[in-house]
Amino acid sequence: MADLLSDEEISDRLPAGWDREDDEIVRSYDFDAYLDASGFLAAAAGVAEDAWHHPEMTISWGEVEVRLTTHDAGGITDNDIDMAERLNGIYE
Ligand SMILES: C[C@H](O)[C@H](O)[C@H]1CNC2=NC(N)=NC(=O)C2=N1
Repeated sequence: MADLLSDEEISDRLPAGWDREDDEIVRSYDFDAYLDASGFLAAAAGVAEDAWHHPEMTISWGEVEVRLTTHDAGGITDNDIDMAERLNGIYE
């Protein structure tokens, strides 16, 4: 199981656009159309399933909010940072 990251490690390693909120990291991805947002959501779900690390995702008009934490560890781990970087990679 992945180890919890320290506060310093988290702040040093937060990927672009992501913020820390307690035991989660969070980012909102913006889109011009609802179906663009839903397409990102579907792609993100596939990335999550491949990695076996599943974010909480909320879709609304023109936006997908993604929240990541490692439930098994009770906080933020490398798995969350890695997933955030992967999601940034599919956001064009
Ligand atoms: C058994 C355990 O729930 C699984 O190994 C995976 C599934 N996806 C997961 N996703 C997230 N965000 N945290 C986890 O701890 C986690 N665990």
